[in-house]
Amino acid sequence: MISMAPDMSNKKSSIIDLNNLQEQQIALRIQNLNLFYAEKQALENITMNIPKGQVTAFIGPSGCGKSTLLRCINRMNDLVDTCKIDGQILLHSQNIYDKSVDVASLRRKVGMVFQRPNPFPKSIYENVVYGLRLQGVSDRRVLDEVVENALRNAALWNEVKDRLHDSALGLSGGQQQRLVIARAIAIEPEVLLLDEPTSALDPISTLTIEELITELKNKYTVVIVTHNMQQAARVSDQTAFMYMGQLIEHADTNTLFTTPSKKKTEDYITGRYG
Ligand SMILES: Nc1ncnc2c1ncn2[C@@H]1O[C@H](COP(=O)(O)OP(=O)(O)OP(=O)(O)O)[C@@H](O)[C@H]1O
Repeated sequence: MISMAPDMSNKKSSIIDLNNLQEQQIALRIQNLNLFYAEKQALENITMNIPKGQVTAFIGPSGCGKSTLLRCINRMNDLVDTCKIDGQILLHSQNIYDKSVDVASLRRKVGMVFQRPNPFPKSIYENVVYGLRLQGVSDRRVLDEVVENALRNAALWNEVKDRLHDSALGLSGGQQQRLVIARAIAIEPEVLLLDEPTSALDPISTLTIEELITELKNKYTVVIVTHNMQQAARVSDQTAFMYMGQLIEHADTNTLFTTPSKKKTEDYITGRYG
């Protein structure tokens, strides 16, 4: 129906009914979430369930609150002094904003990958095992196994298996981003947050990461912020469209891009504003 919207004709995805999810299908429940940066409200009463084992994309115009919402899921906004949050995000029925929650342990369950690859100035091997070393794991066989598995799962093993002890900084941008994904999955999180993970990459590396995201959902719940509607259409099962701090529409990706129920969504995906 809509010429500028992504072509969804080849999209295969398992349709689930977001309004009737069973408890075991839900990874995260976001409930009445409001967020302020000082006086400015950046998120308004966001309520949504993020389904388990699926890729959910947050889309919307610049400044609508996509990254802010993503960062709420592993409490990265705690680092912003002016930031105030009310409402809840439930992971296994526990509000991650409860005083009793240990933020370091939350971040082990909810890993994050940023826009620019940020490997540590260490070897490829030491980057992958970084989180495990922090947990006190030192058995070489265990670490070797984790390195191989994480790099295989991040689709990087074949390219680096003969230079695991070389500096990670010698890798290309696309390889560095896959290394950072390997580092995130080495500690076996449940949820992986990706904040525009390909925006600093060339088209080939972007394609590799997109294929990887599709693989990752077999093991993890993935939430991705993207500026690129075509990318959301390619990689995600569910899409949430945000506008000026509000969640306008959250639906399976096919439906959102072909028969959106809200006028604002339709205007956005047809390129009337952006
Ligand atoms: N640390 C901060 N302090 C104050 N205001 C902030 C901060 N971070 C974001 N904002 C504001 O909150 C609003 C939402 O920003 P956010 O980065 O979440 O949007 P976005 O949809 O991810 O945008 P973009 O697509 O441009 O990255 C914007 O008005 C932004 O200026």
